Amino acid sequence: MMLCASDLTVARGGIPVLEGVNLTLRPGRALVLRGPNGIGKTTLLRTLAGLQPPLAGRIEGAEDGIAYAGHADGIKPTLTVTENLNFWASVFGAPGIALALDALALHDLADRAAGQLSAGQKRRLGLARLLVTGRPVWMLDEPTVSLDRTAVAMFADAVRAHLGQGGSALIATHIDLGLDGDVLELGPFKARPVPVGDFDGGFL
Ligand SMILES: Nc1ncnc2c1ncn2[C@@H]1O[C@H](COP(=O)(O)OP(=O)(O)OP(=O)(O)O)[C@@H](O)[C@H]1O
Repeated sequence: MMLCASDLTVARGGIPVLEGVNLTLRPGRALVLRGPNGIGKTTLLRTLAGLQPPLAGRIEGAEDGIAYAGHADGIKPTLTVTENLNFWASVFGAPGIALALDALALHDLADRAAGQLSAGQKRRLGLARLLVTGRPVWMLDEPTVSLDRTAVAMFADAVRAHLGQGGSALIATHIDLGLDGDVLELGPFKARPVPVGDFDGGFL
């Protein structure tokens, strides 16, 4: 499944933060979003995932094929790890959760209430959710926050396997995950000069 964005302007709080964004996400490939804090990576991901409308431009493809993992893990704290994954599996119609438990090494935590997990363990559970969505396009906002080195490697392996099955991943991250793919460096929003009309020009 291919996702294309053309001449996209995205806004936060009504204020444009990025304009003229063009990108293509192809099956089997990752696209890494880079840029300094506050440049608009989260805003762009949220717009591409359909969580907010663009100010201008076009987004084509992937509508129902996107699994989004943002800063919030989307975990239900009173349910166990297994119950959380089973819940998502039932929502997305996945056949089971064994692969997801394996991929993020959650077996030993399977019966633990999610609210009692550490930050990194919660993040692993949140990422395991991607595997039970069955969705081809993963959109991930700083997915490795709180993960230790081993967990980062596990996560990178899970993304690689997803790409190997023809999936794709758009990832805002500051670290090198060693994935096959491209990098999109986001630059600062450049305000377009307001045209000076004859009337205004008289005062300049
Ligand atoms: N709720 C909000 N209301 C208004 N402006 C916001 C809001 N949240 C963020 N912003 C602003 O929107 C801009 C883009 O923020 P965004 O979160 O998309 O950046 P980012 O590149 O993901 O940053 P980071 O690397 O720090 O996560 C920033 O200037 C930020 O201050």
